[in-house]
Amino acid sequence: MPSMKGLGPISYQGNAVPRPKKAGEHQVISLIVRSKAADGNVDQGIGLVHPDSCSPWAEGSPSPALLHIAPARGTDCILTIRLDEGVERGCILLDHVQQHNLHLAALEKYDFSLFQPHDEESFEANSLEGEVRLLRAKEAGISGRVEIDAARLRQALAKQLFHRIVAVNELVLVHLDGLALVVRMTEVHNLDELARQEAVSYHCYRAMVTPDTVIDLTEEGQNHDRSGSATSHASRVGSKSVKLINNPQRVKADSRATMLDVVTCDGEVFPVKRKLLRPCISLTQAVRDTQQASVHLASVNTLVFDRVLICLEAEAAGRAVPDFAVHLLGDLLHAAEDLGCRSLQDYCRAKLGKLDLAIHPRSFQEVKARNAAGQCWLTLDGMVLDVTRWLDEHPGGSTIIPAQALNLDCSRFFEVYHSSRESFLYLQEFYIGELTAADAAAVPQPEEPSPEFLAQLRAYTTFRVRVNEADEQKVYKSF
Ligand code: HEM
Repeated sequence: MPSMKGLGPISYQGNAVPRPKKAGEHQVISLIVRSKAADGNVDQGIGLVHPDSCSPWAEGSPSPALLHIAPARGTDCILTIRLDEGVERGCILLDHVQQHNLHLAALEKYDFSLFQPHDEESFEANSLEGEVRLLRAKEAGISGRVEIDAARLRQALAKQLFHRIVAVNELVLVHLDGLALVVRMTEVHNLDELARQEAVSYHCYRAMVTPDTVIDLTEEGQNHDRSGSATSHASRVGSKSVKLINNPQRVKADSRATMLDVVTCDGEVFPVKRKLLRPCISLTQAVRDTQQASVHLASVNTLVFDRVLICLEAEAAGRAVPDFAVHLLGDLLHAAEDLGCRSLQDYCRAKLGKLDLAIHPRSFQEVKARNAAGQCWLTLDGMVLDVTRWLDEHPGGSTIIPAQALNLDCSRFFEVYHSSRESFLYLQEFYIGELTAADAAAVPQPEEPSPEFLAQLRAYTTFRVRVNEADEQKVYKSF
């Protein structure tokens, strides 16, 4: 499985190639946009610039013939340019589709800089998905649907896009058999489908096309975007201009197994990786039940859930949670409480100066007292776990734990009842401290767990805190 490190707005996973720093890479150059005449597929989608106008970029580049540049602001699309002595100095020739993609107007002057992917960014496109329509069908006097050979269109696209960086929603104009076709990129992936499903957090919105990039095509209006809704204009008006033939569709994995639609209280739907939601213990059943397609949040709205997701993704990727402004933390804390996400609660409380450290040494006497008072505290190999609020979500049911596992060391139960090691993944959420050494030794243990289980448990629970003698004294005093 690829490394999970460094996940950002683009997935930085995979086979990133370290890049040498290039001269002139931060150099901003102002160029006037001029419209390029349509010229069939020759240089389609490629900008032209006089070599003298961009010499600082070309000097440092390993292949100055084709450069990737980006307007200083306002677009995800990256422009590929070729140096051409025929272009007026200080100008850049762009076709209309490029001007549209880059939000640039002819005769205006814009700042451009050489595009640099992040050092750790895997930039090769594994696959692209695009929806096809006919350009200006009415003007061309074409009514009804035109049959297009998808295999040949894929070939033409692969050739035209080779070594270009394409972005989601970018339009690509392709000429085929005298027809002008527009392909809108609906998905761009730098990981294969399996790796995407494995990844807890994955976003990719642009990547470079290579000879290995798989291109899938659909007729406009057939395609569904990531949220599951058809978005194109044609789908709304119900018109289709092309019929793709010779276009076998790849069978896609059922995303229900990996994704859960989270519906916020204001009705927004967030398709979220089930794995990412695992720390939200109030959602355990919904997350584990792959037949359940959606879960509704009664009191978390879109804006707050958006922040929750940012935090969950940061946590999953081992990155620091962003520094949210203090006025946002109250809502975030309520959401974290509703979702049962302990790490996020701790984060908010720490920021609000309210951190009441839940994790500290515990006596067995306290465990028994809590259980007598109706709570559900477990002891597992010396750890104390508070599962009170989670009982209804426990996949093994809400009754077995209070009936069998209280006031004893439940290691053996834990071992025999859990066939997988999935249960380990939840432990940190419930962990509230360690029994003192003396108490741990004195806890009744109906049956000993196997040494293999204990070794696995201890290897997994690296979050455990050590209790020293001074702490042990505190336990008895404080309780
Ligand atoms: C913090 C404590 C616990 C956690 C996090 C936990 C978690 C889980 C999970 C994730 C499953 C479903 C997956 C699997 O089989 O591994 C499960 C199933 C189950 N758990 Fe637990 N569990 C805990 C404590 C216990 C205890 C103490 C008992 C028994 C006294 C128990 C009894 C069961 C049973 C009977 C099942 C159903 C097994 C099956 O259907 O094959 N669990 N638990």
